[in-house]
Order: sequence, then structure tokens, then C-alpha cells
Amino acid sequence: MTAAQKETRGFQTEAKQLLHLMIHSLYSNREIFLRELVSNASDAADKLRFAALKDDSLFEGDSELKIRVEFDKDAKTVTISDNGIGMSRDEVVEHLGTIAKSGTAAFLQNLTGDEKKDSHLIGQFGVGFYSAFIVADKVEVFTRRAGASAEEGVHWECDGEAEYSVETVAKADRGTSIVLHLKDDQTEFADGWRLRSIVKKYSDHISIPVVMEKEQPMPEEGDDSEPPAPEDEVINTATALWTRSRSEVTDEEYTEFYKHISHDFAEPLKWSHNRVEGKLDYTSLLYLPSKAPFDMYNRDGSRGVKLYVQRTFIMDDAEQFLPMYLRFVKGVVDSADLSLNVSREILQKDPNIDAMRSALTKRVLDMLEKMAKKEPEDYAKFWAEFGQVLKEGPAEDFSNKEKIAKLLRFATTQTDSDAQDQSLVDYVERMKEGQDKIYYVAAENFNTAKNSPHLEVFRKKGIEVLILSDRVDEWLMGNMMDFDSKQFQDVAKGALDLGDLDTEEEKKAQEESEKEMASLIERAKEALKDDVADVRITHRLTDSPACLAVGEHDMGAQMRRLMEQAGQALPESKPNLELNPDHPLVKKLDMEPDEDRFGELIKILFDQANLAEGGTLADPATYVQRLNKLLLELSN
Ligand SMILES: Nc1ncnc2c1ncn2[C@@H]1O[C@H](COP(=O)(O)OP(=O)(O)OP(=O)(O)O)[C@@H](O)[C@H]1O
Repeated sequence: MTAAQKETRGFQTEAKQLLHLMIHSLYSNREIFLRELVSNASDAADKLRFAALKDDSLFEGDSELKIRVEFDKDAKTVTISDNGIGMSRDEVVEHLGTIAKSGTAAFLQNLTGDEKKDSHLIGQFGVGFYSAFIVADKVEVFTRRAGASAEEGVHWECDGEAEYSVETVAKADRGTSIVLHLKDDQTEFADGWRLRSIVKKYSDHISIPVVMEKEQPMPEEGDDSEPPAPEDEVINTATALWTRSRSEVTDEEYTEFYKHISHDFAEPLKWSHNRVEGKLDYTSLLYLPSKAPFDMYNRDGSRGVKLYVQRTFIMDDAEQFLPMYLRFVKGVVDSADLSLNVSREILQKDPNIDAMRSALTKRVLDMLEKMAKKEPEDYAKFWAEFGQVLKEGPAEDFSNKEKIAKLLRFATTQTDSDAQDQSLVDYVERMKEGQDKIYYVAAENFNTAKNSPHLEVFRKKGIEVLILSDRVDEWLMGNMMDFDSKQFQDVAKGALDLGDLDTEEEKKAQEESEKEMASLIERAKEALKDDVADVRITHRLTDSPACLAVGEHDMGAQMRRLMEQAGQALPESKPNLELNPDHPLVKKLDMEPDEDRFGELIKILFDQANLAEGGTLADPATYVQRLNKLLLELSN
């Protein structure tokens, strides 16, 4: 088959579902199709300008980049054309033949069937080009890659069903034209005023001109003179938005610009627009999105900062300008100092980039700090979406550890709710007299952590404990060490030492019960010698008979579980069993004369302590047998 032949191809199976969903969920906001297509055209112009830095023959003698919007009322079409980079046949197939990107299947599973909620999700997913099908029942693309010969044009056509066709055609001018054949009930878009107002509304900030033919006044009746020759007019402001001064840009313009650069349908939560002059000269416009993208936890996914040098687009995903834990930030950095030939490799080595990265990082952290203080409701929204990513910060960015720590939010025993809304500053303010540590409990989920037996004494004494149940939490704590000079302490690690929080009487009573229980401890050690490192009396329990504690310097139980799940081989480590001397079961155990029966009972307590903290039993069947034996005795 020669390339010129028309070829019909099918979309992947998910594509039809996605298209259908998109058309329905975005129907109430149909006009955004134009924003998406103008946005793509502007990106294509940026890409050509960048490629032409190395090879200006790509301009083919025409370096005046622009976007044209046309319509034909009779043919019921709207056409968006650009003289940007264009696409080769392979690129057309690659970019327009794959609606579904990686992660689509997972994305589709998240859909609820509730259109309102789903429309939000589809926005996060990014529909771009395919939004054309909201208003069109057939879309044609004519395109030619800059630098390719006039015979290497491509014609793509699709009626929004399961298939599309591609064919090689002649195209004299480079760039892309997209022809929308409007659905019968969407012909309102084949109208000059309507199209003008949509471009003004959504795409005013596009930095290259968007042109349309001037509307001609209707000829007066009886006027037979020749109509004037068609004339073009530019309908957008056509200056890069970030180069304008803050006072000149409206919130609506900032919002639309965000949607253009981020491909997000939702509004941004906050932004910060700054011009820096001095040793380094650059402008930054950074946005915090209001919703996390569907692939946020993919650390290899794309990042949000676009680099421009003196208003010329250089690259997307300029990861050098912000650390990984701020990968959700979107925006633009425009440098006046960098060379237009800058590459990722050069950026990595340039010490000026490090300075910019620190300044931009600080800018984002300051924006968050301000929001946390002044708009706590917005901050709560931010935290719900991006808190888990921010928790990666202290490990990655040592120099800003304290600043990030102030931005963290936790669930704590103060509220006992799973909402992560308490700051470390609040915690420290509420610390009891004599308390010198910040206590936390970590488990696989909120309820296991909240109901951990380790919390009993803390609840009794009214000492607040952070309740950690996100996967990243153990990692976070491992890197935090302290806050405001107060150490973090896992309540399940080491022997409990509440220091000044215990009264003299309590300490005395504890010593006494330890003496009284000495023989019980010896017997338990013997019975459990293969399973535990030590058995001891504890005062951290009020309601439970027993709990497990790992050594002070050992890995926390939750961290161990996570590492094991990740397939890491870990050296074996045995926990300590702690017994509550005041619990009736423990007292009864102490009186048990039969050593075999003692052994059975203490093993049940040991297994239960493991279960209570969310652990799994090495030999669950034996545990069940032991328990059943006990139950039988009860019913006798
Ligand atoms: N006018 C155009 N000129 C050149 N290439 C284009 C044009 N329109 C689309 N493309 C190519 O098709 C790709 C897919 O476009 P589409 O709008 O679906 O997604 P996107 O812009 O990459 O991102 P998103 O899906 O988040 O909007 C683009 O990345 C680009 O490579």
C-alpha cells in the first residue's frame, strides 16, 4: 500500500466510550471547543518558532504566525487554521488516532455515571482536540508538517464513531486546518459575532494574532455597487499575558490563560505573577490547580512549568524549575538571560537555574502559607487534593523543611475525625505542660490508627496524638525528626516514657506492679521465646490487655508492612509484647497454674495484639484453633 492511499483505522476500544462521555458531559459548555482548538493552534505556532531557531528555512518565507477562524453558514462549517508546525502522516495517526492515553482504563473505572461529577473528571483527563465532536458530527483535518514538500499533506477525517481515515494529499501551505461540520442543532456557531465573542472570552491571551474576516455591513436595498474586498482583523489582544503588568490583567484572563497552558477545565485555585529584575531577569506566572490530575501519583508524569526565553516558547515540562513535590504547580517561566538554544542538559548544569528554582520554590511555598493563613477554606481544598504530594517535601527539600512542616495538616486525636486539618503549630500550642515530644500513631488506615491500643494512655491523660494513615506518612516522619525543636515520637516504638507527664505516684505504682508481675513476665518470655524480643509490663494500656511495640531504633510496624508489600527483603525483627498489669485477663493469666494452658493463652494475646494494630498473623489457622478451644470451654 502506498502512503497516499486512503487508510481507515479504528480507535482503541475505550475511545468511543470516552468520546460519548465527553460529548455529553461537556454539552452545557459547548463553546469551549473553540478554546481547545485555538489553544492547540497556538501551541503549534510555539513549536514552529522553537524549531525555526535552529533551522529558519522551516518558516518557508512566512514567519508571521497566526491563527485564522472562518465559517460558512451555507456549508455549516467552522474552520480553524494555523501556519504552525503542522503534522506528518505518522504524527496525525499518533496524535489524533489515540484518544485514549496511558491510564485511560483506570480513568474510566473512576467514572461514577453521575454526569456532573464525571464532567469534572473528563476535564482533568483533558479532551483537547476531541472537544470538536461536541458541536461537529464530522471533523476533517488538513495538515502539512513545516519543511515537508507540498505533496506530503495529510487529510484526516472522522465522524466521531469508531473509525477514522487518513490519506496523503497535496497541501501548498504548511500548518493545520481543522474543518468542523456542525451538527444540525449547532449551526449557531457558524456566525461571525458568536465566534468573535468566544475567541475574545477564552483566547484573548493567546500571544499570536487570531484573525477573522471583518464583518461587512449589509448592503442597503437598491445598492448595486461592488461589495468591498474582504479585510482581515485581529480579534485578540495578542500579547503574551505574563508580559503584561498585574494590574492590567483581570482574574478572568488569568483563569483562561491557566486553562490554556494546563489543559485543565477547572478554574485554578490561586496564582502568583511576578517579575524579577536584578542579577537574574525573569517573569513567572505560577498556578495552583483546584483539582489533582488523574495521573498525579505518577512521578514520571509530565510536570507543569513551560519555559519561554524572551517570549519564545522553549519547552514544556521544564522540571528543573521546581522540585518534584511541587509537581502539581502549572505555569510559565520566561527568562531574559537564557540563550534561545538552551536545552534540558544545559539547564541541569546552569547554577543560575538553581537560584531560580530556589526562588520559585519559595514563591510557591509563600503562596501556600498565605493561603493557609488568610483563606483556610481554600487551603483545606488544596490540602485534600495535593497534601499527600506536599508530604514528600521534607525528604526532598531539606532547606525548606521547616517551611513545609508548617504547611502540613494532620488528623489528630484532638478531633478524632479523619479530616486532615490540624497543623503542627496548633499541636505545639496545645501541648501539655511537661510534654516535650510530638506523638504520632501510624497504621494502614484511619480507623486502625485511631483505635490503636497504643493510644489508650494518651487518651486517658488528654495528650494529643497525630493519626497517620497515608502511605507516605512513615516516610515523612522518617525525614522530619523534629518540629520547633520537639522530636517526633511513634507511640508504638520503644518502651513508653512519658517523662514529666507521669506523676510521682504513677511512677511508683508502675514500679510496684512490675515487681508483682515478675514471674508472669518470665513465664511469658519462655512461652513466646520464638516470637518476641522481650515481654514487659506497660502502662500505656487502659482497656486492652496487650500490645506490640517495636524497638526504639527499629523500623515502625507500618513502614515494615509497606516495604514488604513493595517486595523489599527485610531483616527479621521481633516485636516486644507489652502486657497491661491492670487488665483482668492478664491478672487471670498470672494465676494460671497449668503451663501448657498458660502458653496457649499468652499466644492468643500475642496474636490479638498483632491484629489490633493492623498486622497479619503468620499462622492464622492455629490462632483460630486456639480461640475455638477457648470458646468451647466457655460453653461447657
Ligand atoms: N493545530 C495543530 N497543529 C499541530 N499539531 C496539533 C494541532 N492540534 C493538535 N495537534 C497535535 O495533536 C496532539 C493532541 O492534541 P490534543 O488537543 O488532543 O491533546 P493535547 O493538546 O496534547 O493535550 P490535552 O489532551 O491535555 O488537551 C497535540 O499534542 C499535538 O501534537
